Amino acid sequence: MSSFLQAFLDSSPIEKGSITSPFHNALFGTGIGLMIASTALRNIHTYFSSYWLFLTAADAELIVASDDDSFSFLADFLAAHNSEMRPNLNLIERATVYLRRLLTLQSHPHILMRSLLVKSTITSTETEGEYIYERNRLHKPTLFYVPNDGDYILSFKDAHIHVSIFTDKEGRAKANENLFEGPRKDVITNSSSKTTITLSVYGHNHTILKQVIQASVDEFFAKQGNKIPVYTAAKQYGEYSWRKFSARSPRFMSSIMLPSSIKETLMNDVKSFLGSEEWYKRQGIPYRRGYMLHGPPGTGKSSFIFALATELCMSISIINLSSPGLTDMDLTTLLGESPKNTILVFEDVDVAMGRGNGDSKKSKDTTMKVEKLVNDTANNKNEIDKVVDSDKKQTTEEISSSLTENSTKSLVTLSGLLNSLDGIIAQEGHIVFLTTNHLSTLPPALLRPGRVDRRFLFPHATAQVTAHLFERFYEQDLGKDAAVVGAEIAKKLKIAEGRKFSVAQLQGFFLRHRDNPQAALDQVEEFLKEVELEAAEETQHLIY
Ligand SMILES: Nc1ncnc2c1ncn2[C@@H]1O[C@H](COP(=O)(O)OP(=O)(O)OP(=O)(O)O)[C@@H](O)[C@H]1O
Repeated sequence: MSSFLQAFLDSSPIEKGSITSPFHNALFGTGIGLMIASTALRNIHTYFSSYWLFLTAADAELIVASDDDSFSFLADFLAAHNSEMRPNLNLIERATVYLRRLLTLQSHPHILMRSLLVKSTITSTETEGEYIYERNRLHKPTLFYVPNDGDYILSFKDAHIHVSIFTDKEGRAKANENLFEGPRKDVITNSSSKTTITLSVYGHNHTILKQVIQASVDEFFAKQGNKIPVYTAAKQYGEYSWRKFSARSPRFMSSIMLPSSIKETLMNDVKSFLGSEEWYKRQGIPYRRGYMLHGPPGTGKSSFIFALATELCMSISIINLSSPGLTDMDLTTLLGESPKNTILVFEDVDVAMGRGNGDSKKSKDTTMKVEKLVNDTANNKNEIDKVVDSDKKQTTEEISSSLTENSTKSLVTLSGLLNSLDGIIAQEGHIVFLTTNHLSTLPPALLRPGRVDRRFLFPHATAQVTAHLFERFYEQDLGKDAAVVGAEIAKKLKIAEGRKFSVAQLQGFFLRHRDNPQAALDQVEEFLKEVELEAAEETQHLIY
């Protein structure tokens, strides 16, 4: 029995012999002794393996920098497992903690103070085609608690792994300034383009460290399920880089309403491209394919790309060419570093090319307005002149304010975009989609084969597509009759007589009467008037 226990018993108020003290039992005493010894040994082992030896002999180290894809997996993993992490304290700090434990009789490990950063993030909306961070809307934020910068010990599979998180403070300050700029998944990911996480362990073997990384990847994909990762080009620390924006629910091709001449042809073209790497190599042709999807808003261009990514198990990487301050150099870097197995999407190219082409967006709008007025014989020359004059005035104003606008406008030029699409810079094996609502305003150089190999017009809904859409909406209510009523509604909408609706418009109308197909049928006239009114308002807006 330890002398400490003996002394304790000697001073015990219990009179020797009056009661047989359990401490006089040799077996009991040995048990207590063993317990104390094993606790002490465990603490010594933890201490040496997790702290001291790291300073002297830790030689298996693994560094994950924030510009690597695995960084966000590991950051998520540490955030999820923060309760299995404790600070890596030095001898004095550790002694203080144990003393506090002893005095307060608390044995709960949480007495070891852990520093956590609270990260509230606002996730993207699930609306199709909306990639814009909706900072003005009220969304319930998701809360994450992530380990702050510092040194920690992570308990993983009976091993004590030293985790060191370091962020460039200057970088973080800048990131915090821009906290509400752009889409953000979680802050450790977003504010961390200058962060490194170093994992180290005593010994010469990296196996356990690699297992941590593997576990973080596995956990990430298990959580994500079959969702489609969406990356966007976002500005951090003054530079553009890829940020994972969201993981979207899969969208199935069957939900895309398009004439099969477009849907099947486009899908088969992409699939055939993906299976012809060898052929491209043999022919000496750069292995990439560009598609231009054009057509009125709300006709399914973005939805199709999502469905394609679902079908091919690929991610989507979106570059908005109108992003503030985006330069040709940024574009080059982004394309060089784009995520693997991804579909690259350049959205609304016409908007960005309005400037790089030496032509202003407003002038392009003016061209369209004038075309519209010329086509409409009811408009006279005065009205056309008014539009042209107003454009001239706007263009002068634009020039005078162009200097200050440089930081808020994209600076990508046509030649920058062309270079990035050409073989010299663009990565091999890419599928590139460009989308626009105004094909005719795009420079021909952008559309030449090699940059854009196939163009597809996404049209307004045909009568058949309208009937099919109706059928999908109401087949549960109407059963087989849904197809018949669908055809009737297409007739009432006068599609065959030239009335034009985007699928998005029709979808909105049917959604209003989601539970009542009869109401949809009855309200067709109102819907027609509404669409007419909207079109008239839009024309007014264009003219003035
Ligand atoms: N052809 C379609 N098939 C199925 N849904 C469609 C189709 N077209 C539009 N939608 C629906 O309309 C909404 C907008 O569609 P989407 O964003 O794909 O259109 P878009 O052509 O990319 O529009 P924009 O040119 O304005 O970017 C989505 O909710 C989508 O589900």
